[in-house]
Amino acid sequence: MASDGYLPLFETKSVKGRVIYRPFAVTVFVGICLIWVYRASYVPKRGEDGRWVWFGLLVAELWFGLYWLLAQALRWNQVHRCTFKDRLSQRYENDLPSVDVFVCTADPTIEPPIMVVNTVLSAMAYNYPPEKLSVYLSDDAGSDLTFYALLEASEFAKHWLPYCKKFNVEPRSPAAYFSSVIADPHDASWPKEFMKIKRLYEEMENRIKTTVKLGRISEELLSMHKGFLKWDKYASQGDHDTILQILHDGRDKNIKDTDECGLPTLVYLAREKRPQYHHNFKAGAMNALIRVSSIISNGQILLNVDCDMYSNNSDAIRDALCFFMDEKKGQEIAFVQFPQNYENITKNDLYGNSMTTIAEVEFHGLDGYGGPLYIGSGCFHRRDILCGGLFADDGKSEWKTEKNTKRTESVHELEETSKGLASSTYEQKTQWGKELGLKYGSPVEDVITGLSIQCKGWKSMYFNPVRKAFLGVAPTTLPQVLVQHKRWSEGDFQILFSKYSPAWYALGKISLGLQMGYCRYCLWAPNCLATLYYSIIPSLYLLRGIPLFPQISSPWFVPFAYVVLANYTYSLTEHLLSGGTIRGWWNEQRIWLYKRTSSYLFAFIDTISRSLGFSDSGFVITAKVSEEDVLQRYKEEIMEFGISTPMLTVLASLASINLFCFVGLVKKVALGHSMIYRLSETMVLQIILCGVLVLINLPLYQGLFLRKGKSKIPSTIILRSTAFGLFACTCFTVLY
Ligand SMILES: O=c1ccn([C@@H]2O[C@H](COP(=O)(O)OP(=O)(O)O[C@H]3O[C@H](CO)[C@@H](O)[C@H](O)[C@H]3O)[C@@H](O)[C@H]2O)c(=O)[nH]1
Ligand SMILES: [Mn+2]
Repeated sequence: MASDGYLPLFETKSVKGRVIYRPFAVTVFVGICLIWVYRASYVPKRGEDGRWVWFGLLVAELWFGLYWLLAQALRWNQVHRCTFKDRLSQRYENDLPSVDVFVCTADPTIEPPIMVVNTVLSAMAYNYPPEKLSVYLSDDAGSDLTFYALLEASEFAKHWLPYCKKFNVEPRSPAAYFSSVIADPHDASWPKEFMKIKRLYEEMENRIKTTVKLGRISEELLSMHKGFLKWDKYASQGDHDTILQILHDGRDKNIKDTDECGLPTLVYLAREKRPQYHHNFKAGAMNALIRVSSIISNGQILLNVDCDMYSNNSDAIRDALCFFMDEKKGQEIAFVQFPQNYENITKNDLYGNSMTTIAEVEFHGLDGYGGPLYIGSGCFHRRDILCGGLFADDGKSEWKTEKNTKRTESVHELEETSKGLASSTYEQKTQWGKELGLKYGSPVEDVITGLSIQCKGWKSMYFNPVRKAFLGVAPTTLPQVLVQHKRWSEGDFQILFSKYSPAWYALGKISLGLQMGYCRYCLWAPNCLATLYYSIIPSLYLLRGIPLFPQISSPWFVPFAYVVLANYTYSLTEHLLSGGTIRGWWNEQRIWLYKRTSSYLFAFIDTISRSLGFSDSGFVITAKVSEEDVLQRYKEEIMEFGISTPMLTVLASLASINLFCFVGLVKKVALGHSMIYRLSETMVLQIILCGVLVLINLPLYQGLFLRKGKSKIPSTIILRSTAFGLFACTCFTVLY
């Protein structure tokens, strides 16, 4: 308790480990400096082997060192938050602000309607007064199948919400709940209701799945709901009028669940799409939602979730409010970001999908310097700020006085009034996408929007509760993971050159630590260069027998060994402390290498060619369903390759080069025993580097040479990459 008797709604604790971490980081930095010194002072003389690559190594090591420095900002000052929801209820239970939840979907095949409505249902079932809660589904596909599913869900909600309340159910996505719960047959009271609600759900699920399989709405259904009439003029996904339907009107006292309680407002929105107007992907959808909802419910707090990210904790709204409504600190907080967690993570997380270090360490570090990035799903915003509100130190937000002035129009009138706000021409000559709402032009609309808000002086909060607040679906194949990371790294890299660059625009506007943190992510893409260099050149030189690192008896060997050992020991510890496994850590190292040498490389190339005007970046939606056999391999943690992509070609080629270099080395050793001694004396670091690269690539070699079936690497890639590897190695040894 503070001295004035004030009890805060949330509390901040510094992470204890910092007393150990900080001196440790200093020693690593000394090691890095020594490496730089070594590189700069032992450049081979003119005419000596390896002079030019030496300069390359110097640049790569400078890059890695500086990039490492940026990572320190993410670890130096970590904080954890906890909330006091009981205090919130005591003080504000009758004055809670209204909350609008936005669920975004964009493709009924990649994002099945049954999954989407499960997310919607989980949001409707938040432990929050229904008259203050509204859920909007934005459907960028404008699909009548998704609409139909929502219609079904709106009826099912009348049973589901009271059930959740009565039994205090978690999670409140019915699909997740039914797959997690084991009914207790000894408890006479609840199995009956459980069986009943389960049956209702399964019937709904069946109807939705049947309709989706059919691919169209049957005549019978068409005649059942007038809403389908709105599809009469629908031409295609990219060419249709706004379709806006209020399925539950929160003001309507006649809409009640089976317990006679009111239901949250529920709205379906497919904004207008026309081929001649750019729709700006998710950012465009969000902005349409912000405007439309301002007429219908005008919630003061906005929550956005992706359609796969169901609510796993029905108290999350209240958690977020503890930040916004804290009397002392609340008024400077613009958004509260929760981590993005996934339901389908396997034990050793083959593709590093959970991004453990980012979620469990780095975002806590950002939080210590003014707040995490806005990363889309799982983020609560204050509406006024997203709509251009200015920061003022004394600007106390008066939650109580901002009571929603209830509108009096009929549902139909309300639909008609707000419909225009979602038209494809509405934003012309307005500030939407620039000063208002989410920013356009970036594949990571969220990050750039969050940064611009922080630059105005607002703070953000990272809240990472033990019970995960949101769970989504992580990609299950290597190509999908690589594409997703290409979008992210490309988007982040573009931000570096945008008007809101964290490197210069943000200077003096946000703290230095936060600036460095942003730069760490914005520089993902160019990381490919140094990494590619390091994973090719030393191996090729190993094949030639030219040492590029200090030999084992040299004192300069020590800083190299120390930095490598210290960094990897630390990262393993960090991973284990964050709940990972040793194999999980190893997998993370592999995916880290793959992302850097493929996703980031293509992101880098595309960003450059985009800035020269050659291409435009898009938004490839991440798949959220997989075929049965793919899923099975995912569960068994067998790497899935399958399709032929340029990124996979690059990875396979790199793996081939390293394999051939390693084989070459083994051959040399086998031929002459004296070699062993010489090599181990002069080239230990190169041998280790090449050996580790081969080890980490084992699943790739399996995919290349051993696996059969459609999950292996396609044969065109096998041919191309081995030919390329052989060619590179031969050229290098013969011609050089
Ligand atoms: O034109 C579009 C494209 C996408 N989406 C929706 O955007 C969400 C995110 O798309 P997804 O393919 O799942 O991308 P992820 O990489 O998983 O998403 C992360 O990264 C995005 C930025 O790249 C953020 O917007 C997301 O919130 C964040 O979860 C999904 O709900 C989509 O339906 C749209 O509404 N309209
Ligand atoms: Mn997603």
